[in-house]
Amino acid sequence: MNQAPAGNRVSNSDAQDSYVQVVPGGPVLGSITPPGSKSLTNRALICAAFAAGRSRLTGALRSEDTEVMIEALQKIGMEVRVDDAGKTIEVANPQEPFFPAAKSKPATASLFIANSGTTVRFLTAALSAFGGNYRLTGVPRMHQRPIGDLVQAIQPILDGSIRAESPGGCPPVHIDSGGWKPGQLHVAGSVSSQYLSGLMMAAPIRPIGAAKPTVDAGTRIVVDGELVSRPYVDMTVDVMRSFGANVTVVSEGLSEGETIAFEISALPQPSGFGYRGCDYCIEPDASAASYFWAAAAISGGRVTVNGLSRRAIQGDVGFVDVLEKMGCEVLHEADSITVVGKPLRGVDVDMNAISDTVQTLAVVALFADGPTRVRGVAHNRFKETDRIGDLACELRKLGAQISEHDDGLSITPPQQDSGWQGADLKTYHDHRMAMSLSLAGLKLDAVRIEDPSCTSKTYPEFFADLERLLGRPHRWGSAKAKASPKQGS
Ligand SMILES: O=C(O)C1=C[C@@H](OP(=O)(O)O)[C@@H](O)[C@H](O)C1
Ligand SMILES: C=C(OP(=O)(O)O)C(=O)O
Repeated sequence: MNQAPAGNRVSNSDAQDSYVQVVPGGPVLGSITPPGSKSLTNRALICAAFAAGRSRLTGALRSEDTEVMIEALQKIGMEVRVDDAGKTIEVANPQEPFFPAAKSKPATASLFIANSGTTVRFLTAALSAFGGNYRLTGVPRMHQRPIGDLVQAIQPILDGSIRAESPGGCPPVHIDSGGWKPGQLHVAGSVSSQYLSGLMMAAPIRPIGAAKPTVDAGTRIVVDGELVSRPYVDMTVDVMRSFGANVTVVSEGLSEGETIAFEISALPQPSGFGYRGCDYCIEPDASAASYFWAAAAISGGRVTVNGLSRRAIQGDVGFVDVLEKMGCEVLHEADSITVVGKPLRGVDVDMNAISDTVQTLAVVALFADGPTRVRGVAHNRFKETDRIGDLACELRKLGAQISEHDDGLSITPPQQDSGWQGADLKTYHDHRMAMSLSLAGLKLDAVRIEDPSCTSKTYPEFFADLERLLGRPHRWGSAKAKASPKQGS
């Protein structure tokens, strides 16, 4: 069996000299447990690192996005130990002495966060509250991903300075902080919910040298205007509460233009810390699960994803509701969700809350009867790549008719089998581009995915796991010649 390219770190070079091709076959039948959730792993790492006492995170994700978080926390002096199997992470804040001479000499660190949005946004907020001198840098695309709204939210309550160095308010981020001053924060949420999540998780952090967190008395964080990706904020509340913080959601009595607010205070802790270490069990990644549910939908198969249910903390389990609308049967069990593929119809769907599954849905929509319209995801243009424009560009290469809109796209499959085309599809260093587009190969010949190793951002073993589920090997290679286009089984 061919192996998926290994390695944790994706380079941001333009060298795309390898491809993978999923080979068409019959219905996909089987079950799978995806790796741990990226979003939960990186939240738990933040809360655990700034907690009193030790934490044990089980079922954690090991991939580039969590690796850069772990490395950054280690670099600022936290104890983060990964066990041999790699799925359990022990975290401790060494407390006494935290940093030698912490009171007089704050931490200084240069932190590389590759292209991990959660890491740069959560750490920017957390380190500004913690205090010290930091510079956070990433790959070139990260220096085009906005963080200005977060920087602006922090500035008024910062004892120090914070600055986004690239045009348009993008990283590198420079922080020179003596911690937060007490006060209310205002943040915009129309570009990314990660700014709000970062501020919320930062609020209970005890500044270096302080006896207690700034929020001991309570901090209010107000969202001005639209808030995208709302389920991720609910996830933040859930994880923070698991680590002992007190969070109240305020949706009434707000001023005009304010959408929602969060009141955060630290629970009484003998140590003066805002978080309490704990054993925390991480769910499998629901965004990763979307590829396997989609495989069932596209192939008319039946795939069970273990470890996720309707009650999951991750909003992306809602992807199965969209598949159900398209005609699939969805079976919800206590600890699994099964999708049974049926004839598919196009849908009109707002995916604001589950935007990481837009690319998956777009590929499913290729095989539906009638057009699909995806709405509400203007913020997808700011992710690993422009996930509207670049997605449209690659889907067109297969023969589908795609209209790009400000807030999403419309996908109209070819009317006849002769309308399909084989193609070499670009992935733009975007793991979700690689994982989703590869699924077109379940039905179409000659769909080759360039630079498949970019899945290591969140799912290094994706193609190996897909191979196991399909029960047949993919084709791997580095040849540039195109195979002849025709529809597969
Ligand atoms: O908070 C999180 O863990 C995430 C929030 C989402 O980002 P946006 O809020 O920018 O949509 C999502 O796309 C990302 O993969 C993870
Ligand atoms: C958008 C994503 O990641 P991030 O913003 O955390 O880099 C993603 O994983 O799809």
